[in-house]
Amino acid sequence: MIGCYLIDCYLCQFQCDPGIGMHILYDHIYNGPTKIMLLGAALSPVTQPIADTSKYWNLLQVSYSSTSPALKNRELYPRFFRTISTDLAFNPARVELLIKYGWKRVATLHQNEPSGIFSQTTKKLHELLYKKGIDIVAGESFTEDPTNQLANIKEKDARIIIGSFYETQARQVFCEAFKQGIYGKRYVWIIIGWYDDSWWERDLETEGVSCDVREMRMAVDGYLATDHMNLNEDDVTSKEMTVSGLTALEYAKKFRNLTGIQTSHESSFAYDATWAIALVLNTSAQRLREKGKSLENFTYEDKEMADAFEETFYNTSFLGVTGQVSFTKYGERVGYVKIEQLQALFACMAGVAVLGILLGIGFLWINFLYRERRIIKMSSPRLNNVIVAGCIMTYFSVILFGLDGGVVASEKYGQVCTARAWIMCIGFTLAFGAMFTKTWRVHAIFKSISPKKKVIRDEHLLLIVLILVFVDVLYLSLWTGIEPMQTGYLELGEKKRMEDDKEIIPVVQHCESENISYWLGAVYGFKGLLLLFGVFLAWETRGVTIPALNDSKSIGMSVYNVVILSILGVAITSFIKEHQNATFTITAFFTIVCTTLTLFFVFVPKVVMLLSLDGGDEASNTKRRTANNSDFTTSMDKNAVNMTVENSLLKKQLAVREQHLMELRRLLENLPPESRIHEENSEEDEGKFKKRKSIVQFKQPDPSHANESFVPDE
Ligand SMILES: NCCCC(=O)O
Repeated sequence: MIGCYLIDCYLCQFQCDPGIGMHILYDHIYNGPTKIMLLGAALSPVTQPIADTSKYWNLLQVSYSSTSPALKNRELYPRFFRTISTDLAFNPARVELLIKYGWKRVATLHQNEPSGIFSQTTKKLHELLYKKGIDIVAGESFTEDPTNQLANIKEKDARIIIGSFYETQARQVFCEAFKQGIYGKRYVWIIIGWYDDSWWERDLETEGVSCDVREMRMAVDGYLATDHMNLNEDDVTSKEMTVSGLTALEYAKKFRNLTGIQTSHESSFAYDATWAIALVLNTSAQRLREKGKSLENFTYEDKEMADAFEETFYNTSFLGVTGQVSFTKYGERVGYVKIEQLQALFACMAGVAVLGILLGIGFLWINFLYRERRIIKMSSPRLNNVIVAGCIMTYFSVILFGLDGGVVASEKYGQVCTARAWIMCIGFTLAFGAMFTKTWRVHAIFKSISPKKKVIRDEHLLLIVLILVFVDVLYLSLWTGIEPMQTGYLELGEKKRMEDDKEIIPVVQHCESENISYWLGAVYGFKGLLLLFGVFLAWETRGVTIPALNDSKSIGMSVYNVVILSILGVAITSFIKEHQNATFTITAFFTIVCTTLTLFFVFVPKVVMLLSLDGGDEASNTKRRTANNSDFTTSMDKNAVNMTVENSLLKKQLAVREQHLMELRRLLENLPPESRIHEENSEEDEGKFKKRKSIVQFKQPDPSHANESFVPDE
């Protein structure tokens, strides 16, 4: 039974040759042990002759991938079942799409293939289009070369083209479409979604496709595709236990761990097919026992047992990893169809995000270029660089946010989700962590009255930021390791209905992980605390008036806009989350606005100072300015310089008194013990003096040591 699955994979290397398939079937039948059921094949051209033949040996056959409508024929294939629905299921979805966008004129193009997989699907599609009043301006088919058919479609000026062909032929079609200019914004291609990832870039040379990768990318840009849902991604049932004891997400995780790859298109259908066979055998075994038979008694002549298996199949229903599995009277699966779109919908936002990244690079460059200017030097340029790096990462996360299932393969979408979470989270910590530690230093300098002191250098602040990032990395690693993000699908809640045994459910793709609300809640909590701490520091240092040292106003404004826009963004998008474009636009817009304002608040004042008369370099000219006080035009400059001068005077006084104190101590130590009656008083005096000294010292640090400020060391 399992052997057939392996054989099927082997066959595909030889282009799924029906002849080889039949040869292997006979091999299995004529060589023991006796097979009870067949699993496979993958492609209809192999499945059909096998199903047509195996019935004579009373063998039931279950395919996990063959989607030809021809296999519905119960006279030809009475013992055939499948855990995937036919490509006919795509037709109602295609028509819905045409109606939704008001497209009234279409062309169809399909590959002539002996199994009839595409011709039968297209025939039914024409009937449906006719019923819905949609014009078929061209109905073309080709066997090998689609050049003339495409020329005809172009001549008829069809803009909506529904294509049905295998992946190899799809490359030929799109290359020819590129050459004839049947691509781009004026055309919509609606094709099949069960091709391999990045199919338009594969095997171009070996198949003799006369287009390069760039041309192929241009040709396929914006195509729409219909596909079978290969993993139960319903928000509710994907978390329910399937018949195997795993949820769909757990299955995907296990599959990934075992194989090192995301669930492939067929693997989950094959998994459910195997379970279907096991359940049918299990149920049948019980019934057979009542008749005094067992599964081991099965022979290729045992029609009665085959009938029992077949009947059990019709009555089987279970929750598999691809969703609810049950079979119609044609032996086919009642399944779901998804519609994907490959598009550059996000080009606009991504463009703005790239501009933001360039702006960040510009600020980095200014920081570097004017690193010797006082205004830059005193504002901790290295920490400012960290702020910019954080903002650049946040801009980049916007680009990742726009990468949907149309741009990256569904299977890889989970990795994009993970990358986005990491980049956004660490970017935020870098930007706000650096900003807040700077403010904390200012707070420590200006709010402390403690006598002891130590230096806080930029390195100390950078270390704190590093620790915050480390906490992020630790947390994100746990999240990624324990419950990694996956592709999730959210029902759009619009027009869900049955047609031709198929339920059409419009869905949108989103990031999903088990317990995602808890994981996200912890991230929001941590970041919220960081913002609260920032607000506290900004408030505490609001009275400090030395712009080069203090960013409290900028931080206050940054935090204010981040909090307001985040709350607004989350509130709005939670109401409209099924409107994918609006959600993306609002989230991207708010992220870009927050990041840009943060950059502006922090850097624009510095740039303005750099553009001022003295180029933000008043400290290096202090002596000259002291000599000519009338040069100072702003009160800010006067304050800064006056305090600098006062500070150096006080420092000199302090040095003299300290020397005096040491002298007194030395004298005191040389006195006989009975004379030390005044020692306590002396210490008290010293304490008062120290306190006075510290208050003076903390009033204003020496600007030349702006990045080595003093704080209390309790
Ligand atoms: N999963 C695609 C199979 C196509 C075919 O039935 O040949």
